[in-house]
Amino acid sequence: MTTDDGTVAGIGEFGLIRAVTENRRQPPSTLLGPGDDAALVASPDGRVVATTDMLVQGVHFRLDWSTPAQVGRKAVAVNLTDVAAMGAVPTGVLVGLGCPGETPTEVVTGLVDGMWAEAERAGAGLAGGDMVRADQIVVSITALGDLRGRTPVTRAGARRGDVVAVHGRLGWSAAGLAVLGRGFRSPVNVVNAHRFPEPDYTAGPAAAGAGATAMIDVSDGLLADLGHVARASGVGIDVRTDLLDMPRRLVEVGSALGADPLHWVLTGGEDHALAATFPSSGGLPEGWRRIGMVTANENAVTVNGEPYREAPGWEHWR
Ligand SMILES: Nc1ncnc2c1ncn2[C@@H]1O[C@H](COP(=O)(O)OP(=O)(O)O)[C@@H](O)[C@H]1O
Ligand SMILES: Cc1ncc(C[n+]2csc(CCOP(=O)(O)OP(=O)(O)O)c2C)c(N)n1
Ligand SMILES: [Mg+2]
Ligand SMILES: [Mg+2]
Ligand SMILES: [Mg+2]
Repeated sequence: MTTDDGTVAGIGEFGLIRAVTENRRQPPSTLLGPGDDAALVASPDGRVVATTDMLVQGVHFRLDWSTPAQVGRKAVAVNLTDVAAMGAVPTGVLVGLGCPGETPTEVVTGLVDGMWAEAERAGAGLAGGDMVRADQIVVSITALGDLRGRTPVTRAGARRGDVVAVHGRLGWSAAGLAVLGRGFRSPVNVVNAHRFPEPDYTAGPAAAGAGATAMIDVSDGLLADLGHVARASGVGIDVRTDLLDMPRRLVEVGSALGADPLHWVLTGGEDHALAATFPSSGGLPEGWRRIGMVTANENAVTVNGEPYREAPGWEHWR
């Protein structure tokens, strides 16, 4: 729903991205980007996968819900899954940090400890950064990766007949957010899923090696992010709910809160699972589960063959 009233909220997050990216001529060194999970940039030394995502206090995290170290872990994880979603291996992380002067120093050192912990989990490190004064805590991460000579897996390669599959959890972070939003702090495994995802950074490169035709990380919501793949590839995607994992824990939390756990699985962001399409002729790599099919139903994402009636995921300013 676009109501172009001259404001950012009027055109929305994706209208705004279009407004700032269309009709820009990229130099030859921009091999890929913008428009995918990460860019691919050439240099005489080789190619670098590069991506950036910000976390803003009050929008992406609250320090009464998460520790600084948990926020730091999440900030790096959300970026490294964009690297993995191209089929690349993380190589380095740069950290931009803004905060008010009265911020306790240990909040900042806690954030950075969490960032280091997550970067190291992926085999990378914090190679640099920047610190500035700001009215609230803002974390801006740039992550770099290496394709090991492979072709990047973009959002644009899905073909009719491909299998749609995911790796990692769906719906848990949204359930945790709902729990925290109601003032609860348990079940702790659900709440922790919101505080920080624990992605397996080898799943993206493994999918690339197995011939994935398109890939994306699920940051905004499964249906919203599959929508990006469908539009970029000019195909349709049908998700089958009987193929989706519906953990007992999410069903329990859903009934306790009077919420629909399937809605969390279909539209909840921030789990940073990977979603990919694979040729139907081959098998799926380890840990990947089939959830649907690529169809000829151009640009449309459907659930059991029907349009989904609610918002497919998170959109800033909406
Ligand atoms: N200010 C910007 N300038 C150029 N490209 C942008 C800007 N903001 C977002 N993009 C690009 O738009 C695409 C979609 O962004 P986003 O939805 O945030 O991706 P992701 O969910 O993978 O982080 C990405 O390719 C990103 O690089
Ligand atoms: C305090 C708080 N309120 C709401 C949310 C929910 N939320 C914030 S951003 C987001 C989606 C992903 O964020 P975005 O900045 O769009 O990441 P990207 O798609 O660029 O990777 C969600 C579900 C949250 N994490 N914390
Ligand atoms: Mg992404
Ligand atoms: Mg982003
Ligand atoms: Mg992202």
